[in-house]
Amino acid sequence: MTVLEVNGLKKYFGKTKAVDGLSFSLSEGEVVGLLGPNGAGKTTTLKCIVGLLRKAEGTITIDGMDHRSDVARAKLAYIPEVPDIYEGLTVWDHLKFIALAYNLHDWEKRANDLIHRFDLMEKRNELGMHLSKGMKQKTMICCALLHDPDVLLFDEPLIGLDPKAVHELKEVFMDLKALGKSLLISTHMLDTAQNLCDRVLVMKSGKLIAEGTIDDLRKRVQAAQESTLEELFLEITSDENK
Ligand SMILES: Nc1ncnc2c1ncn2[C@@H]1O[C@H](COP(=O)(O)OP(=O)(O)OP(=O)(O)O)[C@@H](O)[C@H]1O
Repeated sequence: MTVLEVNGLKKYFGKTKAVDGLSFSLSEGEVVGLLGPNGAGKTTTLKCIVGLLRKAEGTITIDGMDHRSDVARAKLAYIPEVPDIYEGLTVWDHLKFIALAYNLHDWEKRANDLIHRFDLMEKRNELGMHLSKGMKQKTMICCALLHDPDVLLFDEPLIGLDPKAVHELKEVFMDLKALGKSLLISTHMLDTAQNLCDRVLVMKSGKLIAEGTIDDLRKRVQAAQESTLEELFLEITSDENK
């Protein structure tokens, strides 16, 4: 079942066509990698979906509802590349803030479980300004998971995390998938994407230039069966291959 549908999305910054007529969909329980060279339009796409940027054209629906509706927003979570932490709030305060914002009840156990899972128990009462980048990132992820969203948008989630946290996050991705959640993960880490994602979307200059499973991409560029996602990506995004 389709949970996220993006149709003809356009977003311009002055003359820059950051996203230029993008269409794709995401099904329940699917993990999809959003790939593309620097400036391809990945972050802009994620920000348009979550409503942080106003789109110029196109439609975006969550479970058939406009993405800006309250019901749709409650089903969405966005984890930005740069942790958007409040310096004067503790880790626990951040979770409390989210619980208030989403009007959650009996959230404390879930919050504690998340903090425990991401090794933040010791830092539970530490102020945002005293957290390392990885701890800030992990706090943001706990906040994003607290309201139990169905569609999760991750922007470069594995950058700045230590190997244990990366391992933990990959397990969380798999747990979320098993629970039927849909994940759209923007990443430059192609080996991880190859292992983690059911399917990838490849963007370049605001457009979708390839889409499918790794086997689909191999067929598309007539590559060898053992070719890696990195090799396919380089081939697909090379200027000669327009
Ligand atoms: N706020 C902004 N104002 C003006 N131009 C912007 C703004 N945000 C993004 N852009 C431009 O839009 C295009 C797409 O940027 P975007 O950040 O979406 O790319 P990206 O694929 O996420 O890149 P990266 O892999 O480097 O993070 C780029 O040309 C960028 O310079």
